[in-house]
Amino acid sequence: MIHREWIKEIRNTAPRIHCITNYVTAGDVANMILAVGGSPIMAQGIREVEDVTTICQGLVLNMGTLEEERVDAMILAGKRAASLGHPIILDPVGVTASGFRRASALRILRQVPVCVIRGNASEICALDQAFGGMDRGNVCGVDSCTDSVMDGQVSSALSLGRRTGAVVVMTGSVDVVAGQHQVVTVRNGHPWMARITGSGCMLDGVMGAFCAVAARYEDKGPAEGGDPVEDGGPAEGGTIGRNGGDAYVQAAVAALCAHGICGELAAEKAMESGGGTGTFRMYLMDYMSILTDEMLEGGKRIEIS
Ligand SMILES: Nc1ncnc2c1ncn2[C@@H]1O[C@H](COP(=O)(O)OP(=O)(O)OP(=O)(O)O)[C@@H](O)[C@H]1O
Ligand SMILES: Cc1ncsc1CCO
Repeated sequence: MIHREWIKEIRNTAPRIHCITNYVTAGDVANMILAVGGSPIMAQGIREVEDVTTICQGLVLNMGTLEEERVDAMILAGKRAASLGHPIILDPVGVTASGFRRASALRILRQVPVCVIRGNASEICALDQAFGGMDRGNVCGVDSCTDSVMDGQVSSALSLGRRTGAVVVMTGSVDVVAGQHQVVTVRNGHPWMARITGSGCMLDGVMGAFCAVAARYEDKGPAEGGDPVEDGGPAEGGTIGRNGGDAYVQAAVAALCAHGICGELAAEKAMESGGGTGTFRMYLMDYMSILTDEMLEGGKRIEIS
């Protein structure tokens, strides 16, 4: 499944990743992008996001601390990034928590051809329902609900993928990557990853670097995916090509394995030294900075269906 030397390619090319993200975890996200070998730039000002994204190779949109103007900035940056063939990752943080977030996520998805939607199980389910016109109302905060929610919700990931044409990455104790041609389960990771804030946001940034490498392999052309839906439908265009985003499926899986393996090693190391979640967070970044393709290949735990 992981056919490339992802880590070497990222470190050799140092893709610049433009992040419009939340103020809670922005520093950790930037450091994790640096740790994997990319080059982060955080910029959200409406007057500069198009310029900034133009000099980058990937765009990460994270809805963690959302305001009206930030949504406008995301759409401006997203349109420019798409016109340049850059991969775009959307994290619908907390769409379970407010109607504004759900409406904003739909607005973005209708105007920007997102390549990868990455959220925890509750967020993916809520977004799929909102996209289908069935709003469940406010059910949860920004964190994953329970592991059992995850298990039953693969169909929501597939459904959201059909509605939007994006590769859908649903995370939790087990991660699922739903592409047009395959579903991949990733079993790397450690429960402590859910006990620090921002492990999902950090994953978004890391995934941006993997997708920037993958963009060079994605067969550009008219997108296959995205069923029109009654009120709007997904945005047209973008960098998902004739192969339906298979390169982004592989990038997402590789990024999940990388993050998960670092989580496993970090937890072990933190526990050895009697540390807790603060020490864990530090080691998570440490391991990302020394991760090799050999560690990735040897540690990955994936199933393809
Ligand atoms: N119980 C768990 N066991 C193993 N790995 C986990 C567990 N919970 C989360 N993870 C891992 O943590 C990472 C983030 O997933 P999670 O679903 O917690 O994101 P999130 O809720 O969006 O995070 P945040 O909002 O804090 O940024 C993923 O790589 C996932 O595999
Ligand atoms: C805690 C929190 N609140 C808004 S964004 C964020 C970081 C995790 O997504």
